[in-house]
Amino acid sequence: MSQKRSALSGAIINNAIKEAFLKLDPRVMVRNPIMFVVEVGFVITLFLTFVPGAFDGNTPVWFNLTVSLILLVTVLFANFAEAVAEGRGKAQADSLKKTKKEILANKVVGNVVKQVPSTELRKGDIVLVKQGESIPGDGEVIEGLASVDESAITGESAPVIKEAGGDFSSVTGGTRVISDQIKVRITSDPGESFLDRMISLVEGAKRQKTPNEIALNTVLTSLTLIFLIVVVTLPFFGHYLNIEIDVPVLIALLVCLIPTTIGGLLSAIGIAGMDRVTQFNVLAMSGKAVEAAGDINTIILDKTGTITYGNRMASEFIPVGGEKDAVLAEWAAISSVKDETPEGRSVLELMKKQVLRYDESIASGGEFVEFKAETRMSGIDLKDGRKVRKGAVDSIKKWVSQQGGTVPADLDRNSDRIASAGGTPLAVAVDNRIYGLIYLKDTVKPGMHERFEQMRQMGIKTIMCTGDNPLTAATIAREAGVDDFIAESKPEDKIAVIRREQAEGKLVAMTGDGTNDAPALAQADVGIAMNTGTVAAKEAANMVDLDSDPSKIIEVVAIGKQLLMTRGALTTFSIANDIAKYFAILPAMFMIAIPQMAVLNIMKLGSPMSAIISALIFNALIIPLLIPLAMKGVAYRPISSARLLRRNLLIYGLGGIIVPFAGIKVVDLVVHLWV
Ligand SMILES: Nc1ncnc2c1ncn2[C@@H]1O[C@H](COP(=O)(O)OP(=O)(O)OP(=O)(O)O)[C@@H](O)[C@H]1O
Ligand SMILES: [K+]
Ligand SMILES: [Mg+2]
Repeated sequence: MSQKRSALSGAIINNAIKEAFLKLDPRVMVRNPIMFVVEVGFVITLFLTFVPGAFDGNTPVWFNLTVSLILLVTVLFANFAEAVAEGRGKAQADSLKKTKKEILANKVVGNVVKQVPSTELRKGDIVLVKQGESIPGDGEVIEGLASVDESAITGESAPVIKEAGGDFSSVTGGTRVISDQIKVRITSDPGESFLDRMISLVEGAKRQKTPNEIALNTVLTSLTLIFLIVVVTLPFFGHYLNIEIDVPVLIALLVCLIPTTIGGLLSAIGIAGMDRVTQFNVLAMSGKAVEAAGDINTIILDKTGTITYGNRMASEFIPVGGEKDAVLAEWAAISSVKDETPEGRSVLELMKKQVLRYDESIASGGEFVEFKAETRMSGIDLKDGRKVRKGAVDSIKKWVSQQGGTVPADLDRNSDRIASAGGTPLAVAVDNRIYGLIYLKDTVKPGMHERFEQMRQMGIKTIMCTGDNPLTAATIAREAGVDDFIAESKPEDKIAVIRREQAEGKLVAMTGDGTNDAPALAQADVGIAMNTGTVAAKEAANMVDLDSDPSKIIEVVAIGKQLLMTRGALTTFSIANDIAKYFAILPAMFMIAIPQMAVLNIMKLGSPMSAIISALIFNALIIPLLIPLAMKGVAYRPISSARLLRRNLLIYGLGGIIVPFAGIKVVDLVVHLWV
């Protein structure tokens, strides 16, 4: 989506203005109780503009009309804030919808290929997609290999290779095959595709309030109710004191007291937070996931591909036990002829680079043994009965001993040397004999140390999980600066770590892409699947990273934190604001009845009516003034939550009290020219 990244265009603003009026519909407004109260206030004061004496009031018609109009504008500003936040997503949804045109699919039925509209495809159908054609639905490649242009979805123009089997088999409907052809098994029914979900996500059609948002809304609504009771009962007390307080003045007081600033911006903050994640090319399946990201205590990271570049490349053959270089290389190659993992392919590439040859016929007719994270080995069972394996040193040692073999004395020394340099040693064996090691090199991505340092300052613990041996793991962990690591971990160990952390009451995030990551992704509070990953991983996760950059988890956490902070900061600001407005309006209210109360006019505002109008104008203006902050989020610094809280209380709490005094005073200077 990156190429469609749009700033706030004129079209979005124009549309938001229209939306602001449409949202005045009371059936819509009532969902936001705070602003609904303001709307009711608008209706009552408008009524009093036409029937000024209705409640025995003395306020002049122009005053009633002015209050009424300011209240209308206040509601419009709040609606506008929400509409602007929604606007960007809607624009994105529109361009995605263009991707989702109906096309003809080549459905494979038995031995024949039938052309059917893509909308008629169901889960389990098999389709053939040829060069130049669009993939008609989400699915898994079951045959063939093709390069696919996914730019419509990811915004990334470089084509990606999709092939059957393994972790790069999932394809997304709406993307285009640019070379070769593939057979795809459809994995989603109409209306439930990735693109459909993406559209409704960015459009906010299915936006549900998050638990945090609901909780805050409840508090703010209760506060509104309390102020409503206070204000409604005020005239009765006034009556005993022989002070008549007019209805428009009461309404003005109420609107100033209730938290309209946050009430007007709350949903915009939530939408903008989701949008920031989307702009970042991460699809969050719910706002809840984004918020959870902001509260994360522990992040589980993969070593290979997340902390390191992950292109573990064979860089050296190291024979042990007096074996010959060329013999080791030959067995290493034979164990890799059918190993399609990057590691396996790199062994053959190293052979080419070193101009070494091997007898391919030895492998022919053999039975390939695929690499599995459980066994940590791969290889081939030859026709003549010999078994060739390469794999984690520890696993190979065990495998060889089981067949009565012995471990050469210099194996450990050499493998430790590789591991302590951060590399991965793979041992190569045939039956009960170990020939030597393959040195797989990998490098820690630059900047990792700083990132983990930031995480630490935010109070987040980082745990690196790797299938690699403890020595390699320790070296990389130290180099990258993670807090903890787990070596020789199998996929189920990831779940165990997540459960252990969760049992301590912590929120855990993790990234993954493989089918075997799916359970852990589901177990984690925030699971981010790579878009290149398998369908299972994407379905289990609550976020999908379209760029498939696992280290992005760090930024997602930062965005989540920023969302929570923005909401907290603006709530503090809003409530502090209301306190200031109270002091502006209360003296004015009594001054209308008892001129001696003028001593209370500490702000030296022009006149009681000017004071009330100024407070209301400020109350309305602060909403659009804060829209940019609500959309952009408050500035984020990686410091501990306690320090953050103190800092924000100072800025937004104290600021929230001071700003309105100054603001109302300035507005009053202008308003008093007329009033
Ligand atoms: N193609 C392969 N053939 C044989 N052994 C392999 C192959 N790829 C990896 N191994 C061995 O298996 C171990 C586990 O690999 P796996 O990919 O599960 O974990 P990892 O990539 O090291 O860890 P992570 O990706 O979680 O950081 C590796 O450390 C290596 O020793
Ligand atoms: K208010
Ligand atoms: Mg791996």
